[in-house]
Amino acid sequence: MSKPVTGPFEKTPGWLDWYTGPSKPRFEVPAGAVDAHCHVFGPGGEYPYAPERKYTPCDASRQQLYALRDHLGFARNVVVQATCHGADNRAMVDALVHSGGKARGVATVKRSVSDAELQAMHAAGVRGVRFNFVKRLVDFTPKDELNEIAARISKLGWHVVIYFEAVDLPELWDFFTTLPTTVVVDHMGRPDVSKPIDGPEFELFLKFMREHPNVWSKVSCPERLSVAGPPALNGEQNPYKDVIPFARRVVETFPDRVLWGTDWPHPNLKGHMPDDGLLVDFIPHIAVTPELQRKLLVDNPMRLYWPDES
Ligand SMILES: O=C(O)c1cc(C(=O)O)oc(=O)c1
Repeated sequence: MSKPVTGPFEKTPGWLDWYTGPSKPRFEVPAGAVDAHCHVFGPGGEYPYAPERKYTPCDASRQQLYALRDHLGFARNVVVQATCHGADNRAMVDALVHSGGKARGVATVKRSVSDAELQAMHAAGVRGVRFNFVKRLVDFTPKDELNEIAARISKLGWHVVIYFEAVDLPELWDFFTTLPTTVVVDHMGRPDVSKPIDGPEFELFLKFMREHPNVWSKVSCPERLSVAGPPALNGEQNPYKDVIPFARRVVETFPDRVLWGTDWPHPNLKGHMPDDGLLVDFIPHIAVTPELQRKLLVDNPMRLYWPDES
């Protein structure tokens, strides 16, 4: 893969660039596997970062994303709008239209988006919108605006992706549980893995999924959630051990409603930048049978993003 570069923008101090030269995974993903959560950043010279952004990344282009896809053995991607681009979806849409049908997208929109713009995004491969409740990433969007957007995109058959921290689930519960679409949770709702897996916080998340069959979860980002490590670097085959029981519980309880993604290029990591090949090697620790792996990596994402082909 080519090296990360920065365009006309100055990166946030301490920014960690994505890892160049990822290892070849030892775990061979099943044929047709989908990386169902990844991003593109810019390039900033072509697709400027949004004025309201909370961080400025290094560039991460569609070419670099698709080179990683091929290297890791994946067949397709779901490109999720990154908050550094706000509601300007051009970089993400550009990635979709240059994917040869191998990428779908999740956009961020405002209530001012027109029906024609939604239709154009649909034609490009967008199948969802992202609602973000992580305070360090976005400013608050009023719930009535989000409800209006959800009602509009539901008519296109799209879903809503939600990103929030575990401690905020109680206060967001009523809003989430009345959304009219399939709802996909980013990164397992960010559990605090230093708390007990059978404690009230993670139990509430499991209840959220149990009581609402329209709720799905990405079992991604062990590198963000892990407190104990060790990091996925230098050939480490047993990284992020503290995340495994949480992700395994979700995969085994809801095998037909889980997705997995690299989260490349891993915005806002602080301690280390993982080797993406080793992140792929993490998968068999959380989906321990070939059947669970096939559901997680192929059947579920295909059903959600390419229903005509699944
Ligand atoms: O935790 C994060 O910082 C993060 C940020 C973004 C984004 O900026 O869109 O996306 C993610 O999936 C995770």
